[in-house]
Amino acid sequence: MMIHSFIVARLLPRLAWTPYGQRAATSLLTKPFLALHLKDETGILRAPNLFVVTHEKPNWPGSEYFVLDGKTDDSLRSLTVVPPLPFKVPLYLSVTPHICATFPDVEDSSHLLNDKTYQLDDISASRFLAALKDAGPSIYAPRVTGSDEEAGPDWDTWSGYTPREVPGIIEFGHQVVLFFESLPFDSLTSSFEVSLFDEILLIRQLVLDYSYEGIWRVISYIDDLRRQMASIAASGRIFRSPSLSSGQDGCSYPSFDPLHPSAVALQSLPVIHDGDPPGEVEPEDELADDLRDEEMPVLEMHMAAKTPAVLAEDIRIIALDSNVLIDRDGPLKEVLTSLFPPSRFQHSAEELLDRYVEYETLRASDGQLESPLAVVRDVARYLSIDVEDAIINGALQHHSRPRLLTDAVEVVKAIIEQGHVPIAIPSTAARAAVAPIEGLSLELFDIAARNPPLSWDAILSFCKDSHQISRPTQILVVSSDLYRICESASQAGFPTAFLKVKGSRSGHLSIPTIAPTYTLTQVADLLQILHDPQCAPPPPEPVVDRANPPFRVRDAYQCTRLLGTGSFAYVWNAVQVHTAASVAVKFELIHPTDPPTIPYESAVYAQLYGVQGIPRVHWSGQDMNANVLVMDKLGPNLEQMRLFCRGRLGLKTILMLGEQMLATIEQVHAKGIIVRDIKPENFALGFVEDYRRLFLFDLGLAKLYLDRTGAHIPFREGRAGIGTPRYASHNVHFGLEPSRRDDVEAIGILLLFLLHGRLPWQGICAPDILSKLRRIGEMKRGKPFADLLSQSPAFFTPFFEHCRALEFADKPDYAYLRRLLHDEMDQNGWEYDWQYDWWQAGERGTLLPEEYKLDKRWVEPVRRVLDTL
Ligand SMILES: Nc1ncnc2c1ncn2[C@@H]1O[C@H](COP(=O)(O)OP(=O)(O)OP(=O)(O)O)[C@@H](O)[C@H]1O
Repeated sequence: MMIHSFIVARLLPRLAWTPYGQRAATSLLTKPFLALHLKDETGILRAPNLFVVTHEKPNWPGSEYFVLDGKTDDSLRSLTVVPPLPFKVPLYLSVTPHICATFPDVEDSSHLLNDKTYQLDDISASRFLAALKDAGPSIYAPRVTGSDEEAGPDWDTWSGYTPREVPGIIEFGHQVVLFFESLPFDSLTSSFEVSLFDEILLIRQLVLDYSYEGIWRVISYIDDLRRQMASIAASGRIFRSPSLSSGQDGCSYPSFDPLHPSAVALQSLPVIHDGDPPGEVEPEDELADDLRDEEMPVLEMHMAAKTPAVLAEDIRIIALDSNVLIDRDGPLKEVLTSLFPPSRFQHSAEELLDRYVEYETLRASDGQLESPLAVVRDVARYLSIDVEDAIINGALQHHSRPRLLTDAVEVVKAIIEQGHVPIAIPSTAARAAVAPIEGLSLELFDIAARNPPLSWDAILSFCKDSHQISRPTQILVVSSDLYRICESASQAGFPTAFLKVKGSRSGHLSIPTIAPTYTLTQVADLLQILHDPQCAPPPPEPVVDRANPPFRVRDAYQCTRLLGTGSFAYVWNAVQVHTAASVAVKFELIHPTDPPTIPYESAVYAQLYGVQGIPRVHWSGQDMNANVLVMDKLGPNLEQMRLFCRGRLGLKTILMLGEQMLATIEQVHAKGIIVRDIKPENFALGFVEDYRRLFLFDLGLAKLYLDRTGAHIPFREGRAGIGTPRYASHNVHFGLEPSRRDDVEAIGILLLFLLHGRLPWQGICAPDILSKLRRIGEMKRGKPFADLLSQSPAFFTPFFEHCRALEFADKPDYAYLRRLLHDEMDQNGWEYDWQYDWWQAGERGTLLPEEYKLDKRWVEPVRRVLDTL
């Protein structure tokens, strides 16, 4: 029996077991089992040929089993194994008719396991045994040397297969957990009962289909997107329709201006990892990455405190946030849409307003007073649109006159009628609009000029002096701004009423850090509460996860969960609390000795501002002892997408992605920057509106290749490799300074990887890292690469010929490279329709719960068996 590969796994319970997983877990819990993939004579791996080997005698209904080298039980067919396995206890190799059903012409499973055809060879047998003997589960990985040599015993054991690369297995410390589908498989359980063994088969398929942690991310991304699409479409926002390159739509590329402030800023910073001495190059060892991650200090950040709800029993004063009385958003939208008409800039009024609110909050948290001109300037910068101040001022004067909301006067009147004193929380924007409301106290406008503008102490002392109250609980603060007004008022001990106005964005968020005393859906409800404060029960106290407390950056970005960790940084999922926009916040603790990387990366992003396919930075700077970068949130990366699509992407998807990569890299190069770390993990899909676009991120290794005069950096040799060896160009392996040609070659290698799911130099062994890197370089220059090209679509050959013919300072012919990909699309009769593999259910594509279709090979036999019962 020739073992192709095997997996030893220990099934452990997870928190989110499905009923499906639970059943398997209770049966197999803590019993390691070993699954063999068998090769048949043709050498083709038949995926369904999975056999489970255990120490335990199988007693699953309908299962057949063989005893491996067992002499104990004559009634069982013993499988002769050559050479005999030197273990004492019998091992049972289980087979069920269901497996055989995948070979329609074979009735009996024993045909699959006749002793003539299947034997364990020496190496397999010893590995098999070693793996079973090993108390902790282990994973077999073939050793390939990358040359003709035999791998030596002390060679670097880095195989290129990491636990994460073996489907379904994720390592936690010394144990291995098999991740199962954690989505509810209602359809599966309702349609037929499955035996435990069937479950194992199904689990195997699930493992193949989903497995990794990253796959959860893809599933939730697609799920999220589908849910959000409807609400976005309804909100009037626009799904940005991507275009391939500015070259195609007639605009010119942004070009390198060495005197541009962002270029000057980047030039002034030392380049990170530039020609590090040999030996410091990081291998592509994910395990090592994991270990490094574990050593990272914990990010300790201040969290927004949870506030106690305050019962308003003796409220005397109603403090109204002016946004409850005036329509500020309407006029602002008019200003913004007149400056940036959606027909020209593809931004909806909603989106423009979100940007305005975001920049206003950032400015306020910087202690800068509201200045609509400055805020609109920020919005224009974000959109990469040049607008003169005079034009902005003109638009502001023309449109931005705040108007009273229709029921504002009635609300104030009713408050007065009920014997309360209404005051308006100061806001310069409200000054003119609320002035005409009779009976509304306006004295508080004076404190608007203070910095910070809103001071709850000042409001309290004002009310104490002029209205003889003694406690904050006598003042009810009413606002439609949950986070800026209600939250801070609650924290200061004031009872609050949050008015969830229709369409309010932040009102959709429920971040458990605040406790407004009341939540109202219309102003009229406020009158009811004022009449009888007990009529509306206060909401339950928010539950905050103390082990993983949420925290807020710049009063604006609420971090909710960790998205990922890199070598230097933590990346958190965050929402802009006033606009509900999704962002990613990257943190790096400020360390007394380690050089910071985020300021450098921010400078790179600043230089690439406005480049299509590069995420936009919302804010960067320092907060809470960390360097912080707030940027567009992205979806899953290409590696996750590849795994989601079962290890490989189809040619059409690859061509579409390739064209985008080339379009982006062309623009990045045009801004004077080379990326130097092209890899699937650094390309991610856009989030929500940009879900079809591919983005390049993690630019910590990027560098300016043009100097202050616009001249190309000099050619150098003997440089330490930089980037990721799997995708680096052949030159980088031999110490040549990278330039534009190396970025485009790396894109080619990445496309080959996505197409084949594996590259020949993965998993090779060598005595040490440096010789391994050299060997990979030789493989990239030699026959293995030529063989790879011969098994790949023909356009790859001229693609690499072009990249490799370029001199160091040459500009690649991006249009030519794109045309190669485009012609391949044409030859296959494909349209560039942005329909990637992962959107299509089927052979490769998404298998979301409702779409989950079991492979016929699994379902049919089970159905047939059930039919005969
Ligand atoms: N804008 C983003 N949106 C969503 N997730 C992100 C974003 N940026 C980073 N991430 C997640 O955080 C992880 C780490 O980020 P990143 O790669 O930028 O950090 P790094 O320390 O520079 O990592 P590396 O070691 O790869 O250089 C990424 O793998 C990705 O999962």
